[in-house]
Amino acid sequence: MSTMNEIYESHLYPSDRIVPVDFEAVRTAPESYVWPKSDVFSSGEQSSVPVIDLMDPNATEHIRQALETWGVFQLLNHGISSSLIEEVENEIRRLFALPAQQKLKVLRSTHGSTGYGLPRIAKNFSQHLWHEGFTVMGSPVDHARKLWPHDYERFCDVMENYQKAMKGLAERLIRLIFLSLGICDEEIRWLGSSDDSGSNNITAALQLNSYPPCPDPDDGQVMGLGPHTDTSLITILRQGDINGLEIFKDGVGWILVPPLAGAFVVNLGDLFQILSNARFRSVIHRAVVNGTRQRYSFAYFYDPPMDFVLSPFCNGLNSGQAPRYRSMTVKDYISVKFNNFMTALSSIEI
Ligand SMILES: C=C1C[C@]23C[C@@]1(O)CC[C@H]2[C@@]12CCC[C@@](C)(C(=O)O1)[C@H]2[C@@H]3C(=O)O
Ligand SMILES: O=C(O)CCC(=O)C(=O)O
Ligand SMILES: [Fe+2]
Repeated sequence: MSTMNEIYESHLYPSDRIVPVDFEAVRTAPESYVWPKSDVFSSGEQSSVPVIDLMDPNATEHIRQALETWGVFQLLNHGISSSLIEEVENEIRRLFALPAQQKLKVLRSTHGSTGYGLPRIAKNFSQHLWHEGFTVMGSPVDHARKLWPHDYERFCDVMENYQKAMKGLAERLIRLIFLSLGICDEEIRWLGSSDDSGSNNITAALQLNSYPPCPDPDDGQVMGLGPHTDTSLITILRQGDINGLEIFKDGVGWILVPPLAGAFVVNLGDLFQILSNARFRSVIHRAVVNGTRQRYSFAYFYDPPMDFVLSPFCNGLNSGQAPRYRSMTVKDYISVKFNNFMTALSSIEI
């Protein structure tokens, strides 16, 4: 059984795209951080992504419709306690407030998947990203001990509790989406098969994102996280109360996803696009930075087991349709994505 860590270990990541800028020393964005105006243009579109109440008796149908038209929705009444979310927010602030030298002690390695650093997509853009992140898979204890030798347990407990809660919510949503499409329980036996008590079986990641204020983003020409799709099956994102997340809608352009108190932003990733034979799309999104306030967000990415063979579900979903993607394991798709980034899905089309 392959693990997520092993897959990332086999892909050497360029060392010059891991270390974030020293935000204590560099207060205005250097030229290498400035994106062309045409790339950052926002549509100003007012219509916004659907908001769904999970307690609504018709929630399943609303989710299916939202995913077919938008690929993303905001979720309320999800059952995750606000105190747990606040604890995560407090730990994120504590982490990113540490001096740069301290954070660099847990820098992600060129073969690594967890720790501090720029997001993995940084290598795909010629411009730099105004961002610092920290990736957790399972227990973050080894890193937490280095950051807070005498006070690391709180961070670990909070991150582990949150991952457990997210795993439950992700599996609930996935089951509900599949069943609404007529995919039977038999075909989703793998759901819930991973076990987060042992680090060998983890197929999920928690990404903590920090976007320090960028004093000169008048034209929004500095990017926190460049345009991307998530590789995951499903992503559950919590954004604070500061604007930043935008999605790309065909025929419209970039649309803001306004922060909504208490809500999670839920989107499908590439793996769901493959399984659904492109009935559901993996939404393109990005995060822009704020001129005066530091923005935080945290995203939970849920994947099937790494050896799971992704084959489009053609019968239940799009009856009689031919598969649009060739079958491959999750780990092979992660390799394809590493080498092809935004063309990964089209490169596996039949
Ligand atoms: C499971 C994962 C998805 C992710 C790569 C990772 O191993 C952990 C970090 C995740 C993240 C977060 C920011 C955007 C993103 C594209 C990136 O560069 O790192 C995603 C990755 C992904 O979806 O491929
Ligand atoms: O910060 C955000 O709003 C977006 C984060 C994101 O897209 C990610 O972590 O993959
Ligand atoms: Fe994302």
